[in-house]
Amino acid sequence: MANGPARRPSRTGGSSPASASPGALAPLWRQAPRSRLVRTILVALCWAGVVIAVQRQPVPWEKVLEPLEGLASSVAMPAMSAKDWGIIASPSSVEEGGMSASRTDDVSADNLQSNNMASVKVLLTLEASALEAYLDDPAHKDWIRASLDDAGLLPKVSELGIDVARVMRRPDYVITNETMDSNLRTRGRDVLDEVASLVFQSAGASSHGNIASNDLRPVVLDAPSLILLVPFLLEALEKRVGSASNVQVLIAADEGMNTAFRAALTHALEHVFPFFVDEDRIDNVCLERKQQSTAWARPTCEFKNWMVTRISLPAGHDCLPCTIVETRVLQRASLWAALIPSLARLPENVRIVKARVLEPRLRDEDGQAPPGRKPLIGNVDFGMSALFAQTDSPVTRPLWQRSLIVHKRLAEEVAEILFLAQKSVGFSEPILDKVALCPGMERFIDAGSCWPKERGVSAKDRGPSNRMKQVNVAVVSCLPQLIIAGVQKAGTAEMGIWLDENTNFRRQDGGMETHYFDCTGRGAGKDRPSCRHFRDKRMKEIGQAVKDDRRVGTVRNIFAWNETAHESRSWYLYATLGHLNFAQMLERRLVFDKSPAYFDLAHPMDVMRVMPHVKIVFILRNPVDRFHSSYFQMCVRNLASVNSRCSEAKLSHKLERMLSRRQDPIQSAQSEAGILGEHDVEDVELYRALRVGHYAEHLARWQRAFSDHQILVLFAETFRSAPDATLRAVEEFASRPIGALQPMDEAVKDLEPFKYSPVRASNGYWVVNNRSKAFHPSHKSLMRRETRAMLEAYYSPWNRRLTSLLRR
Ligand SMILES: Nc1ncnc2c1ncn2[C@@H]1O[C@H](COP(=O)(O)OS(=O)(=O)O)[C@@H](OP(=O)(O)O)[C@H]1O
Repeated sequence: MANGPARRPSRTGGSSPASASPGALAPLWRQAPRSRLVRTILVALCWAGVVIAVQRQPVPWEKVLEPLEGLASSVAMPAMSAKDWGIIASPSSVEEGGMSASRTDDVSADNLQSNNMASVKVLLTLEASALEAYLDDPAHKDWIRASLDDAGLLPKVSELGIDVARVMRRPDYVITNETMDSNLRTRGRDVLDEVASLVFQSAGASSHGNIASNDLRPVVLDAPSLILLVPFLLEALEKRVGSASNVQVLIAADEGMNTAFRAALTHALEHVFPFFVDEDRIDNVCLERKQQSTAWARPTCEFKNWMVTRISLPAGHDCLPCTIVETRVLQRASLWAALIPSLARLPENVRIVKARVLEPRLRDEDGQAPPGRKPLIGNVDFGMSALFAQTDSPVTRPLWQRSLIVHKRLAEEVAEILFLAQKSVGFSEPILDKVALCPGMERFIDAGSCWPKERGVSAKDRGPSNRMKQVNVAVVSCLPQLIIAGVQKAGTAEMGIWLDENTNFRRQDGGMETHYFDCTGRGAGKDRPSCRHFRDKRMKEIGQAVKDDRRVGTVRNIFAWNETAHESRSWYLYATLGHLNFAQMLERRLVFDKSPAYFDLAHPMDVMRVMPHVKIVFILRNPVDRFHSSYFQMCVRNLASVNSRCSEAKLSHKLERMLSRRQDPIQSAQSEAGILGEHDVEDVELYRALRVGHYAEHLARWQRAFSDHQILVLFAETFRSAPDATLRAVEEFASRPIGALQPMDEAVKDLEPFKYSPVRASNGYWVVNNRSKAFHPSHKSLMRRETRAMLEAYYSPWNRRLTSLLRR
C-alpha cells in the first residue's frame, strides 16, 4: 500500500496525515465490525441463369451456426479433379494494394482470361459494388433480362420473398437482407444448401466448355456467410459432379467493414475460444504476471499512423493475454487461427484474399487521407491479409505480386499476432513464421493515455502566448491517472472539490461521478436504476459525441472487443468521459475520476485490465458514522417514498432486526444469503449500506488487483482535521512513480505545487469553495446510543481485519 496518511500516526484530530499509521486506526474506530417448394424454385432459377444477388446478409449465427470447429470437421472435403471448374473471385481484390483495372473490367471474361482465371465459372464476391459493376455491363444486363423474361420467373421470385422492387441499381435481383435473414432463421441449413445449389447447378450445366461471361453467377455474401458456405459449396459440388479438382476458390473477404462479421467473430469466439471470454482466467493471467515479475514489463502497443496497432508481450513463450488491449488483439488473431485450419482443411486451392482496399490507398503522397474518405479498416482488422500474402496459386500470383508490398507488411503483423496467439489456442506448430516483434515507437494504453482529436493544434501553436486561442478548439480524451474509488459518505465529494481546485488536476466528466466501472463490465451495481440511466442515456450521448472522431474510433476498436449495444464493454467510452480541451490538458495534467461506488460495486480487475497502472485512493471513515450518513442519504434520495419513515428510531429498529439475523457478520457477508436474505428493497439497500463498511473485504479485492504502490488509504477523520496535508499526500501519491513498476509519467513531472486557500465552514469543516457538502448536510440528528453500540459491535471484526490488512 502506498505510504500515505494511513500509515503514519495521528493521535490527535489535528495531526497531519503525513504522520498517521495503521496503529492509529484502532483509536479512530474502537469497535469494528439461444421446402421443398423453395428448393424447386431455386433450382429453376439457377437453370434459367438468374443472377441473384444476396446482398450482405447478416447470418444469424446464433441460430444457424454451431460452433465453427464442429461445422468444419463435419464436412468431408472432396477429391478434386475437374480442371475446368472454377469458382469465385472477387474482382475487387485486384484492386487491392492500389493497382487496378476497373471493377467492370475485372469481372469480364477477358479480364478473367488474362488473369489465368478462364476456368472461373462462378463469381462469388463479397462486394455489392462488384456485382453492381457486373450488372451494369450491357451484355450482362441484356442476358439477365432475357433469361428472366424467358423463364417467366419474376412472380416466383416474389414468392421466395425476393423483393423485386428493392434494388440498389438493379432492382429486380436483390434478396433483401430481411427476407433472407428470416428464411435463414426459420430454415437455417436448408437455405444454405439452396444457395449452394444455386451456385453449382448452373456451373455444372455448362461444364467442360470455355467460359463465357454469362456463365458467371455472382452471389454476394458477407464474409461470415461465405465462410459458413464454403463447406456447403464444396459438398454440393461434389454431389453434383462427383469431383472437383483444380477448383480455384478465391474467397474475397471484406471483414473489416462489416459489423455482422464482427458480431460473428465475437460469437464464434465465445464458442471456439472460451478462454477469451473466461474473465476469471484472464484475470489470473494478469495476476500471475504481476506476481512473477517485480518489474512487470508493460505490454507494449505501437500506433503506426494511428491505424495499425502492434502488440508485443513480454519476451518468452509464456506470454498470455491480460490487459484489455492484449486480449482484444489476440482474440481476433486467434479466431483467425481457428478459421484458418478449418479452411485449410479444404483443398489447397482455396485461398482467401482480402476484398477491400487498405488504408495506404486512402492516402495521397503526403500521407493525407482524401477528404470524405475514411479508412475502412480499423487498426486491428488485418486478419485476412496474412493469408493473402501466402497465396501462390497461378490465379492469384499476379494479384499477389502487385500488392506484395502492402500485404507483406500487414502479413508480418498478422504473423506476429498469430504467433503470439497460437500458444494460447493450443497450436503446436507456428502458423506463420514469427517476424520481428514490435520494434520502434511505443505507445501505451493505460492510465493517463490521451487521444487527441484530428482538429488538434500543431505543436508550434502550443506556445504559452497563444494558449488562450486554443481553448475550445481541440479536445482530447483521457483515461484518468487517479481514481478516488471510495468510500461513499466519507468526504469524497469534498476531496473532489479540493482536487478540482488544484490547477494540476482535472476531474473527468465535468465533475460528475462517472460510475463507469460499477455500471459496466462485471460491476456488481449494474442493475441499479441509476446504472440503467447511465447505460441507456449517458453512454448513448457519449457514443454519439465520439462517432466522428477517428482517433477515438481507433480507441474504440481496441476497447470494444465485446461491445454490444446494451451490454456495454465499451471501454473507450470511459476515456471519452475525460474530454479536455488542450488548454486544460496543458494546465491540468492529472485527470481523476471520483466514483466512490467503485469500492464495493466495481470489479477491480475490470479497472486493472483497462488501466494497469492507475492509482487509487480510498478514503475510509468510521464505518458507523459512514453507515449513518448513508442511511439518511438513502432516505432522501433513493427511498423518497419512505422518507417519512426515516428516523433514528426507525433505523434502530431496522438494524436490530437485520443484525439479529447475522450472528457472525463476516460469515454472513461471505455467503450469498448475506445479501439475498433481504427481500424488501429498502432492506437490500440498507444491507448494501452496511456492507460498504466491511472495509477489509473490499480492500482485499482491490489489493489483489493492484500493487500496494497503487493504493492510498486515507481517513475521513484526518482529512477533516488536516485537509491541506491530506491533499498534499494525494498530490505526492499521484505524481510518484509506482515503485519499480512504472517510470515517471511525463504528465506528472514538474508539477507546480498548488496552494489551497481553505476557509472554515460553520460546522467546523475546512472547505475551499461553497460547493462543499458542509453547507448541505444530509442529516441533522444524532445517532442513538444503542444504534451506535449495535453498529460498533457489528463492525468490530471487520475493523480488526482492516487493521491487520493495513499493517501488512
Ligand atoms: N472534509 C471532510 N472530511 C470528512 N468528511 C467530510 C468532509 N466534508 C464532508 N464530509 C462528510 O462526508 C459525508 C459525505 O461524503 P461524500 O462526499 O463521500 O458523499 S458521496 O458518497 O459523494 O455522496 C458527509 O457526512 P454526513 O454529514 O455525516 O452525512 C459530509 O459531512
